[in-house]
Amino acid sequence: MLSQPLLRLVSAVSRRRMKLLLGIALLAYVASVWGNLINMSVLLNRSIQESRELRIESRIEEIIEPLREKIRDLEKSFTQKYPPVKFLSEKDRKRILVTGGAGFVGSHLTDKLMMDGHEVTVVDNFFTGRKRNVEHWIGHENFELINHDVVEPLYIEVDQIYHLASPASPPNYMYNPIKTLKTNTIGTLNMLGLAKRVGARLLLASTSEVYGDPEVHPQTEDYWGHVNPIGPRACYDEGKRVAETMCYAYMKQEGVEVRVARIFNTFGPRMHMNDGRVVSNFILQALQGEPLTVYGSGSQTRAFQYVRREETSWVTECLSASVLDLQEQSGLQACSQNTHWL
Ligand SMILES: O=c1ccn([C@@H]2O[C@H](COP(=O)(O)OP(=O)(O)O[C@H]3OC[C@@H](O)[C@H](O)[C@H]3O)[C@@H](O)[C@H]2O)c(=O)[nH]1
Repeated sequence: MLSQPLLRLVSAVSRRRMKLLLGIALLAYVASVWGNLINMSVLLNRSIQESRELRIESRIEEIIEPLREKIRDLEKSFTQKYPPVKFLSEKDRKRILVTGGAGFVGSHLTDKLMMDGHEVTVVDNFFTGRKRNVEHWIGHENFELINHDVVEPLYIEVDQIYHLASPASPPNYMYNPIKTLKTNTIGTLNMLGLAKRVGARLLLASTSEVYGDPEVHPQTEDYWGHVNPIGPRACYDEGKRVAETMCYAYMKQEGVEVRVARIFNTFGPRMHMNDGRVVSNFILQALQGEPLTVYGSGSQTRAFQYVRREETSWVTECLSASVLDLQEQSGLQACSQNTHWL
């Protein structure tokens, strides 16, 4: 039998323990509720973040999709941007250098060579040439454009050289006669040196001006010309004459394969508006409703060659007319062709 005081002590202790236990249970409950609350808030935060990320991602998708579409369109247009180019086998494909290839005549030749499937390197110092004339080839795997003056040597490997670099219109070549002389003499020497080193065939774009003020009409190739060596046009006339001489000297002495084309007065698309030659002058004056200016008596004659860009063959057409004919008629009479190409 437990005594009364012992019983009171026991019940007092168990009450305290009960309170303690209750306290602990309460604390545990609060802690678990708190933990759950934290967990829930973490989960809530995570899901809010995830849904925000999803919204951002779908927004990004919405923005990017039209851009992707545009890129696809651009890629399509890039693959279609070049004029059609033939496929040539390794054996038939030539590496061709065109000096003055960004000029009026050179750029049409470049078009022809590119469309035929060759690898073309255009060298131009952009004195009268323009990037715009060849920009439709920029980026093409067969095409390269080099800003270079032929008066400086050029070290490349090619199979053929078309040497057209020189101003051709009288106001342009008279603008700096010494530079015109250097281009046609040193420039041609450099190109012939290159042709010799790499074993390339070279075509010189010469001019009807090698005949000077001719006493024979029309001029045949065996006519030697009538040139004033100190006249206003001498820098060009004599420059081209010595360029021809150099070609044949390299052929005889070094075995370089050369061709010379004496091109007559050219006109056509890509000609400079302010070229200064008679056809562009007349067209410009006609478009502005101004009278056409005929120098001298107007009885002088010229053989005109139209250089065109279209079709598969690069063609020069030869037409003849007096300056007065040009002024008075819209049609030109046909004459004999005077050029020989590679
Ligand atoms: O506005 C003009 C321009 C020119 N002319 C005359 O028209 C004739 C042709 O003159 P251009 O200025 O067109 O040029 P040219 O024929 O003298 O030489 C040109 O053509 C031959 C090419 O080989 C040369 O590279 C180029 O210089 C000249 O008799 C000239 O006096 C005019 O009557 N009016």
